[in-house]
Amino acid sequence: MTGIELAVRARGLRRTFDAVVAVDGVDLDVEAGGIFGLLGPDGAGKSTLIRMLATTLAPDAGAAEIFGHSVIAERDLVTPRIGYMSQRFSMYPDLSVAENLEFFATIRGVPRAARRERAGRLLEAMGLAEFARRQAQHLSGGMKQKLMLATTLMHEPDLLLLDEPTTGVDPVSRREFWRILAGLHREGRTVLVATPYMDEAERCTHIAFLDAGRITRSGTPAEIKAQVPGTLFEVRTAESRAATPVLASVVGVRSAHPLGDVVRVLWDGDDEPVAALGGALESAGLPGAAIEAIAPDMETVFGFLADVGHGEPS
Ligand SMILES: Nc1ncnc2c1ncn2[C@@H]1O[C@H](COP(=O)(O)OP(=O)(O)OP(=O)(O)O)[C@@H](O)[C@H]1O
Repeated sequence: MTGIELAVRARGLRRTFDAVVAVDGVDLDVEAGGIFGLLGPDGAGKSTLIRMLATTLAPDAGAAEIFGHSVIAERDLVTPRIGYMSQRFSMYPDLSVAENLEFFATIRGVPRAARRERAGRLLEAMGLAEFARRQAQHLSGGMKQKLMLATTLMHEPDLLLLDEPTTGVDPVSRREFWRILAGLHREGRTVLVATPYMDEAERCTHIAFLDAGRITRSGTPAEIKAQVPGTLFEVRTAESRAATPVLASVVGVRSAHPLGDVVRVLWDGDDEPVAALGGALESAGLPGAAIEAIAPDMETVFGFLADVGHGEPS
């Protein structure tokens, strides 16, 4: 990895809570300047991992460095370079948007002269300028998340550690939030973002999938998609439930899942797939299906990868 600056380097990171192993020996390299997505279901260990990187939770074992500095031994060198946004709404509800920014900038040691200029610029960039005087408690869910992001940016950190910033936020605000993250990426900041939403993986330069405290897959979205063995087909039929077991039993089909009025099929057989799938459905009394190869989205990819088992973590 010579020549590539690492924003995060973790080795064997582990944390338990009584009998629960929340993070179970995680190795992680996050290149500086990327948007790294940490994907995984509820309880996978995303928050625990991020909290250890953010220096707010001590690991039981292993080591982590942020821009080459240990999160344990060199905490004072790490904290000025990171902006951590937790899952909880951690603003003062009865302070205004501008007052919250001022407050958090002060505790992060931002010089007075810089505070007003930065706050103005960030509020503008977040589309919050006209709400500067509104009490934080009266913001919408999406606006609260943007305010939290703005406060984490007041001390101009190089690495953002964002714990599910879009969970529970409406789709329009989610898109808006990702537009802002793309802007931060263009500015050269590194973003490590935890999310349960597979579609958000497409917007990342790199992703890692966390399951029961372990990273089971990692790479660029294209690399992860390339791990799916075979080609995906969408079979549109009037009776997708009845068609699913028929399709699953065709030689060459690795798995088949109904999704509304279609069945998604993973094919890696030797025969001509459209003829084989269509023929099987006709023989089962389900003629007239429309069958086409599809470009897989991340949600589908992870579904199929779960079926075919875990690969070697890279
Ligand atoms: N402070 C704690 N005390 C006890 N158990 C905890 C604590 N924090 C996390 N855990 C447990 O560790 C496991 C991982 O939790 P974690 O919050 O890191 O997962 P997550 O992927 O962030 O999921 P979520 O989105 O639900 O927060 C879970 O089983 C959780 O119950």
